[in-house]
Amino acid sequence: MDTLSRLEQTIAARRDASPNTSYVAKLQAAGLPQIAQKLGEEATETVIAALSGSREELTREAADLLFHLLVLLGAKDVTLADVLAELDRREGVSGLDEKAARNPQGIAE
Ligand SMILES: N=c1c2ncn([C@@H]3O[C@H](COP(=O)(O)OP(=O)(O)OP(=O)(O)O)[C@@H](O)[C@H]3O)c2ncn1[C@@H]1O[C@H](COP(=O)(O)O)[C@@H](O)[C@H]1O
Repeated sequence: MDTLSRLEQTIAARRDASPNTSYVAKLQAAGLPQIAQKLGEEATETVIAALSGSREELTREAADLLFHLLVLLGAKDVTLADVLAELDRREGVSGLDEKAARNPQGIAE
């Protein structure tokens, strides 16, 4: 099993643990808005690391971001397999072509 799949299982197993002994359980107990806010913070920290941090800092922030994304997805009952299936569905479709099909007149969004 790959790392993200193992992490998804670990998060699912920890969700109902005690918030005193589990960070995942602490986030879950805090509720969806708090989980979403944390994900937003981690996204911002990743952007800052990309723009002004070292390669190592970006790697750490990206790991935090992926971890918190999995916590959020789990809290919403969306699985990693769901997300990967969506990416598979998009495979080979250029983002530019997809956008043009959505907006054939090229109207600025
Ligand atoms: N991969 C992670 C992981 N990555 C990051 N984090 C935590 O995410 C938090 C990141 O928040 P910040 O960087 O903002 O640090 P902070 O200021 O301490 O956080 P806050 O107090 O603001 O919430 C830190 O507490 C990190 O330790 C993680 N916590 C847990 N995991 C995985 O989840 C598993 C279960 O963890 P528990 O639920 O704690 O048992 C672990 O075995 C790991 O595999």
